[in-house]
Amino acid sequence: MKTFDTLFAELSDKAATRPAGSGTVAELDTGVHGIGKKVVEEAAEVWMAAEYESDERTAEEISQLLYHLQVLMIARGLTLADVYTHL
Ligand SMILES: N=c1c2ncn([C@@H]3O[C@H](COP(=O)(O)OP(=O)(O)OP(=O)(O)O)[C@@H](O)[C@H]3O)c2ncn1[C@@H]1O[C@H](COP(=O)(O)O)[C@@H](O)[C@H]1O
Repeated sequence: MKTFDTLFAELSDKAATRPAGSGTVAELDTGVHGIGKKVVEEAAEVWMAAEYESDERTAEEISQLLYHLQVLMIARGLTLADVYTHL
């Protein structure tokens, strides 16, 4: 199963190698402003799912929020260690 750390490694590799057809590369190209909007959008979807939808839908929305947070971290040049130090 994919974990937070293995997804981050995969996305970091995509950012470095920029393969054709990668949604991550396309999102990175929208910059911090565009990625930030996705983070806010997904956070709202997490909230709505948690209030009104199933556990499975809520988990799915949370996974999407984690994905967009990772894209934002990569756009800003942050590492997992930079974040984990604050946990
Ligand atoms: N885990 C994710 C992931 N979670 C969310 N998303 C993106 O975030 C969007 C969120 O879905 P929504 O339904 O909320 O958004 P939407 O409004 O329908 O879609 P948009 O019109 O906003 O794109 C999805 O359409 C994906 O573009 C993800 N995109 C990629 N990954 C993983 O990231 C890795 C790299 O992906 P690529 O860069 O595309 O190769 C792979 O392992 C993927 O599984």
